[in-house]
Amino acid sequence: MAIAATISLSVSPTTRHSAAAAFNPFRSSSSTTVSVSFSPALRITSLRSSIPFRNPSFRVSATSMSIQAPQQTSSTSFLDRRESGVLHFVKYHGLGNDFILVDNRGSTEPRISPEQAKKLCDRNFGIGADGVIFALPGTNDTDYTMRIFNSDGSEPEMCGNGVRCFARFIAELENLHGNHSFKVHTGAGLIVPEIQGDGKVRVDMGEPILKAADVPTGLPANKQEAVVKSELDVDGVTWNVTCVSMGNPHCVTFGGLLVDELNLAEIGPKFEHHVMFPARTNTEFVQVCSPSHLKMRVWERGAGATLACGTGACATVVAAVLEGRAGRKCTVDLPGGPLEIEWREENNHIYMTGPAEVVFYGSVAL
Ligand SMILES: N[C@H](CCC[C@H](N)C(=O)O)C(=O)O
Repeated sequence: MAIAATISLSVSPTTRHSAAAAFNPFRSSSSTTVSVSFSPALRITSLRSSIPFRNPSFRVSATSMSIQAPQQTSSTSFLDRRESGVLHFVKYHGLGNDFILVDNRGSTEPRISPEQAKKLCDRNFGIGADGVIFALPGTNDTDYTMRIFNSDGSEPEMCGNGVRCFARFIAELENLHGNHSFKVHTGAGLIVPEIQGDGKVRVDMGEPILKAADVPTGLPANKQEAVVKSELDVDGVTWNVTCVSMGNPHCVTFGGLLVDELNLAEIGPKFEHHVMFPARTNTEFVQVCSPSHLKMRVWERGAGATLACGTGACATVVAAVLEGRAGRKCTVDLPGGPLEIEWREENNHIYMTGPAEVVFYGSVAL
């Protein structure tokens, strides 16, 4: 697979906007030629020069970058192109939970398969990401449909950090500025992200699902229909867990942890593949700092240890309230940064607010 030059812009904050604007192919009505000076071993003269990835040890180390303003060379913008066998994408991240975003508005089926997504997500032999997200046409009176493939190729129902990136991606595609909200059809039902004036995205994540069979979990309900602070034996160790679905399954445990000391790679898969979770599960390990401040690390179903999990942060606040450990409005600190979560009593909806940022624009031969 040959990947065209994809360049991560590490520009200083003062030049970030001008660099992004100058560099952003959406806005330029033409392809963008970027002259980038790298270490002597390599010089890329065009965004579109392909670099054979025969040698996976290939590395691009930018020593300095000068970005020229886009030159008028054609009438189509970067993502309008539809060369067969080439995928144009935008890499986004939400607190370091990163995704390849694909403009799929032209068809109702994803343009790439789960197997291709798995290869593209590989951080050594592909672009590198926690998942691939598709912007598809809306259905049932929604503006758009969002689908996502995890980095292992599995398809989850929903992604919280991903839907914030999705909203920013749509705004770029449609060249929208300022506040905008979208009705998005997902595997978790209707989700409504709203881009705010400061660029952050506030998302109505809908209602949590607590009925054990709908999470789904085989653990017996012990608080009305929900599983709250229930014992789970994991490899001979007993954990107390609360199970919540945000469209995708979550197993939340507080167990008096110092989360930074956990060996996620060792314990995470044992929860993910536990027999009590027939659809596997995401697992959140949580430390209570105060009734409005939680610290969480996550092992994600189909993606492993990620720097942040939006649905997981929502599930964590619901579990904290059900266990009497926190209030309905919390800051959830994740390794990648904080999310603001509110579980509103009046409508039972959960609201998540956080950032979503472009990392780079790229093209890949499929
Ligand atoms: N791996 C998750 C989907 C992505 C969730 C996470 N990245 C988020 O921000 O909500 C699952 O299989 O349910």
